[in-house]
Amino acid sequence: MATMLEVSGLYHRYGGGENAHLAVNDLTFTVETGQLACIVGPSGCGKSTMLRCISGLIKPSGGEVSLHGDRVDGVPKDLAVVFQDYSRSLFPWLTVRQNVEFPLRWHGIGKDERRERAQEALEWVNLPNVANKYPWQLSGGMQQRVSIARALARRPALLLMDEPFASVDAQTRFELEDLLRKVQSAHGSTILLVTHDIDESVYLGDRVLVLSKSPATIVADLTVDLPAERDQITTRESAEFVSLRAEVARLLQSGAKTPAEVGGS
Ligand SMILES: Nc1ncnc2c1ncn2[C@@H]1O[C@H](COP(=O)(O)OP(=O)(O)OP(=O)(O)O)[C@@H](O)[C@H]1O
Repeated sequence: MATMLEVSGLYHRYGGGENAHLAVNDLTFTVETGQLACIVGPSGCGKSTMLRCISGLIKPSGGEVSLHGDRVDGVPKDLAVVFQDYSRSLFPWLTVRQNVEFPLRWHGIGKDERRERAQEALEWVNLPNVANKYPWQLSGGMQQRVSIARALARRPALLLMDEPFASVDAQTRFELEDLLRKVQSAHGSTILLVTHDIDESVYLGDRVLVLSKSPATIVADLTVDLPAERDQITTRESAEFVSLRAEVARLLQSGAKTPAEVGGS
């Protein structure tokens, strides 16, 4: 498998002098093409900072990020991001179709192709009949599916997802998780998804990277050896799932301590 994303020695410090705050520290990992990698870490550990550095939204204080071998320096054209808060990421005055087409227009894609790609992406997320509605006419789960369609319509080399299902109810969350795995396997998408939910990281991921508390550093990189076809009831009941979930929980608990705390305990 070819490497899609390479993160090497990444660190980022906000501010300077006495007010400096080290948010991520020496992150090194890769994501292979076609992989769905989950990153799980405690609240405030630096997950969003890491994603901002990977997406080129902020310049890291040090280290390197490469996408298919090209060093990231600014937001790459073939990278898309889905955020947690769908209500703030969709434009309420544009229809669903116009929202999905918006970034394509910005990237100079012609009208016919924009229309075709938007319709196709809406079909991928099981929303073929809402193109002319406005986001506020849809449920929260449907709005998040529109955000996912908008990202997929770009046909990104890498899709970054920042806690994408944290703002929907439990049942919708399960539906969206299954939809994401289905779309990812049908289209071979490469996805890096950040979550603070241990169960979600194991259920969704081909791999789970576990972060320490702030400043974030990687404490483990686990392969999820579950069948590709997953089911919200039987997979979550399986011995493999239960054992992996416990391992991630243990790692988060021990890795969530700073070296000073470990030494002092
Ligand atoms: N622009 C900023 N300036 C200064 N400090 C910041 C800035 N953004 C984040 N931080 C600090 O960096 C640390 C990591 O924040 P970040 O938002 O990356 O963590 P997170 O793991 O995504 O948090 P959460 O789980 O709550 O979403 C926090 O202590 C935060 O206060």
